Amino acid sequence: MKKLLMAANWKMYKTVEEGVATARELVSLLGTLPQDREVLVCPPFTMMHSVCPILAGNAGCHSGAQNFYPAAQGAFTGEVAPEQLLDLGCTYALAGHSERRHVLGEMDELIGRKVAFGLEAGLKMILCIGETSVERRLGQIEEVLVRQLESGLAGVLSTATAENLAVAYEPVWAIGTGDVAGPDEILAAHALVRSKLESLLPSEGAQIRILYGGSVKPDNAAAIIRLDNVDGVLVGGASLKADSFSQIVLA
Ligand SMILES: O=C(CO)COP(=O)(O)O
Repeated sequence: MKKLLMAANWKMYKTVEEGVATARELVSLLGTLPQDREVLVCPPFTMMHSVCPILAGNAGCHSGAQNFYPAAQGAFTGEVAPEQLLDLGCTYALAGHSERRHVLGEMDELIGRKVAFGLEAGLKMILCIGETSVERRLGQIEEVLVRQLESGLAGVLSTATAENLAVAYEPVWAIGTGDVAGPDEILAAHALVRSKLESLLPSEGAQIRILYGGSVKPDNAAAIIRLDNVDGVLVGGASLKADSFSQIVLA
């Protein structure tokens, strides 16, 4: 059975003390997870040493990195390697998040290298993709999503499985805006991603989880996860409070 992946991205928020308190409250609110879902929390690096063990202590809860550099080790000032993340008990990582693409200037080629290197190192990867509002207005949704999928997955076509890869569709215009994509918009984008995954990865594409992200809240999560080809959510703002994220997880 494909489990829903209910993921939190804490971005650049919280002190260690706040992160620990939120993680503790979250596992206590969640208790035993329903059989059909898994939880992932991606905290800032600064608190992973304290937060990862709290999540690992609850069955079905995992921790992930928001970013890493695709090299084993070396002179990469300010960067973090997959081995260093695995060492903390972190099992997942994001690549290609909209803020890394549009604020930090990451290009498709680097994102593809991260997906390939992360998988090779033993991390489970979540490739984030999504169009901007301008690209949507210009009718370029398909072109953008296909390009981001093809380049993001170029190095993993023989190694990616439904176990070690997920894709998050996060339309840039819906992130942090309260402007959640409508059901028809989500259905259309996820169907497109599914069909592209099936053609790129014929044996695994149907099973790879596709998450939706962008203004997911406790009051819209249930309707979103019921849509075809939606296998979970990636939540920013509403994941910062244990109470609201636990309502989303259990929606
Ligand atoms: O970027 C996101 C998750 O990665 C979504 O953020 P919001 O849920 O705050 O819109």
